Amino acid sequence: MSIRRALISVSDKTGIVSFAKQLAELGIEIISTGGTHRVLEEAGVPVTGISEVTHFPEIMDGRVKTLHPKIHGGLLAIRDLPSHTSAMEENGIEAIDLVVVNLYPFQQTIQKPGVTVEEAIENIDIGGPSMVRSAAKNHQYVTVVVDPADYEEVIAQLQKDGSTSLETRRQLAAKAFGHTAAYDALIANYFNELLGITFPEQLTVTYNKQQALRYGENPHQQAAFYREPRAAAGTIASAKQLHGKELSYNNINDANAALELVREFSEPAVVAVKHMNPCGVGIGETISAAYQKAYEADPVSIFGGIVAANRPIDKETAEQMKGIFLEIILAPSFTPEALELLSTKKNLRLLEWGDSSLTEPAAGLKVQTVGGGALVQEADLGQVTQKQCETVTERAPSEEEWKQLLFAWKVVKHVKSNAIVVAKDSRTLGVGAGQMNRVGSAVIALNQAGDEAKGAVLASDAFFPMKDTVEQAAKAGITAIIQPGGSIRDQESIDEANKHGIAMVFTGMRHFKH
Ligand SMILES: NC(=O)c1ncn([C@@H]2O[C@H](COP(=O)(O)O)[C@@H](O)[C@H]2O)c1NC=O
Repeated sequence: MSIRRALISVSDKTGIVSFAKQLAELGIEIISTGGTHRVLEEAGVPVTGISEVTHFPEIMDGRVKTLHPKIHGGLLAIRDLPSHTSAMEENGIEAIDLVVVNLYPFQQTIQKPGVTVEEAIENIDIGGPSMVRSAAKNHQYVTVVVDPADYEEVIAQLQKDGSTSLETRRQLAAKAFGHTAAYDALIANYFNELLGITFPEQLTVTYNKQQALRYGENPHQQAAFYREPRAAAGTIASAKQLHGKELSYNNINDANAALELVREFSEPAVVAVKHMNPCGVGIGETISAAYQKAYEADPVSIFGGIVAANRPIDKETAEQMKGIFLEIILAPSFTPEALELLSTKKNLRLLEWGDSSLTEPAAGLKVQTVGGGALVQEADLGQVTQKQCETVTERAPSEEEWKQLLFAWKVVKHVKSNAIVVAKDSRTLGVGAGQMNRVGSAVIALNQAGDEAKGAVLASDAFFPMKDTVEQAAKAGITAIIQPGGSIRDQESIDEANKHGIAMVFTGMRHFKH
C-alpha cells in the first residue's frame, strides 16, 4: 500500500520533526492535532490542521479532536470494497494511510508526587487509542506507529518502496494493540489501587521487555526478562548493572532472592545465595564485618554465589570479596575505589540497587503461574519483634539468644520450605532447605553447623509436627529455638525442650516458601 496521507498526533515529540520532514520529502500529506501541529509548523514541515479535515473544532480542552468519522472512516475503510469506497465518496472521507500516535503520559502522571485523581483522569487518552486501534485493525492498508524507535524502519521502507510491507504493518499492529492493552491495564490498576482492590475480577498485569536472555533456567528453554512499568526502587528490576557480562535467567532469580533477604535487615548485612537459598548470612558493625561472617558461614557454597549487601561496598570489603569467585555483587552503591577494584574481575557482575534505608522486602503481588492459571498473593512482609513472640518453655531466652533467634528468624523466612536455620554470633552456621520432612532439614542444618551448633540457636519456618526436631537440636547442643507454634503436638516439643533446658519461643506466624 503506497502511503499518501499521514496523521501525526503525539504527546512524546521525540524525533517527530525529523520523521515528519522525511515523510514530507516523500510527498506525503501530513495532518496533525493542536500541539503536534504547532511543533511541526514551527519546524517548517508542511502540515494540515485536524480541524481543516473534520471541519469541526478541537473541543472540550482537547477531549474531542480526532474522534470524527472523517478520521475513523479514513482509517477503517476497506480500500477495495465498493460499499466502503462509495461511503467515502458520499461523505467526503479521504483515506489515511499512516498513523503516528503516542498517548497521553498516564504512567508518568500518576507517578508524580501529589497527583490528583482529576489530573490522572485528564491524562487518560481516548482519541489516541481509538485511532491506534482503528489503524491496527485495518493494517491490511494502514501503517500504525506508536513507538519513536520504529520511525527509522518505516522511513527506510518508504524511501525504498514508497510503502511498508504487510508483514511490517502486521508487526506494528500487534505492537499497537499490545500498547493500548498495557495502557488500559495501567489505568485499571490505578483505579483498583485507589479503591483498595487487590484482587480484581480481571487481573491485567503488564510488563515491558527489559532484555532478551540467552536462555532460561536451562539452555534448551528460551527466556526474556520483563519489568513492571512502575517497578519500585530497590528491586532487582530497577537495579543498575555497573560492570560485567549480561545477567542470565538464574542470575536474576538468585539476585532477587538475595536482595529480598538483605532488605530485611536494618544493621549492616550481607547475604550469599546459591540456587535461590541463602548459604551464608551475616550481620556486623560494618559491611566488611558482615561480609566476613557471611563468608565464614559457608566458605564452600559461597563460591560462584550471588552476594547482596545493604550498605555501600567500600574498598576494604571489595578487597575481601575479590579473593573468591562470585557471580554477582548487589549493593546500594559502590565507592569509586571498590568499583575500580572489583571491575578488574571479568566474570563478576556488579549491580547497584540504590536505597540502603529499606528494611523489608518489596511490597506488591507475587504471581506464580500454574498449568492454565496463576496463583496471586501478597508478598510475605511478615516480621516479628521480641514482644510479639511467646516464650513457651520454663527457661526464657537470654538477651544474646534473643538477638540470634530474631536474626535466624529473618533468614529462615527466605529459605525454601521445609526450612531450618542454625545461627550463632550473628551468622548462619547451617541452612537446611527444601526437604520433604522438617527433621530432614534440621539434620542437614545441624550437620553443617557441626561442633559450632553447641550454644547456637535454631529457627524453623513452620511448626514442629513432632518432637523429633527438638531431639536433634538438643543432641547437637542448640540452646534456643524459634518457631511459629500451632501444632496439636506442641506440648511434646515443649516438654522435650524443657527436658534439655532449651528456651523455645513461638512467633505465631509461619513463613512457608515454595
Ligand atoms: N481527544 C482526541 O480526539 C484525541 N486525539 C488525539 N489525542 C491525543 O493527543 C495527543 C497529541 O496532542 P497534541 O498534538 O495536541 O499535542 C496524543 O497523545 C494523542 O493520542 C486525543 N486526546 C485525547 O483523548
